[in-house]
Amino acid sequence: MSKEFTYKEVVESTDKTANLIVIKGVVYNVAPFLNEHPGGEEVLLDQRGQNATEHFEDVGHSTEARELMKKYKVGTISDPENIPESSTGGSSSYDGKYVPPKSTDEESGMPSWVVPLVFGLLVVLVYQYFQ
Ligand code: HEM
Repeated sequence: MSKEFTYKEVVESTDKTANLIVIKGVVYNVAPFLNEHPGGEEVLLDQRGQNATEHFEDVGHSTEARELMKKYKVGTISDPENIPESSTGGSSSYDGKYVPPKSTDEESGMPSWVVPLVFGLLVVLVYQYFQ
């Protein structure tokens, strides 16, 4: 009973009996699994109608979990090019716990205390100049 969904269909799914999430281009209905999920129903509800690939991978789900999820597969995404990256990149739909990977490498050359230090020195110099 595999069906083709457009990503938009998943996002707009309002059926109360369905809780569709997308992981690696596959659509899962986790509604019957909410109470059984060892990670809690909250995270699954949070990901409702979204691409949960990165969050799913971040958790490092076991092979058992990956076997189990096949049971909840309801279809695939017919337009994978329309799938946004797993609620990263400043999406407001996530509650802010996630730190975008961008900030790790960037600006590593200049620690955050450099700017206030330079500013402080400048103030001291200007102060001395006027003495
Ligand atoms: C059909 C989809 C999913 C299935 C079948 C599934 C299944 C499982 C299973 C069996 C575990 C127990 C640990 C393990 O065996 O790895 C688990 C833990 C967990 N899952 Fe999922 N999961 C699914 C989707 C998700 C998604 C989308 C998220 C996050 C957005 C998530 C977050 C978690 C968390 C936070 C834990 C707890 C890890 C811990 O406490 O060590 N899961 N899941």
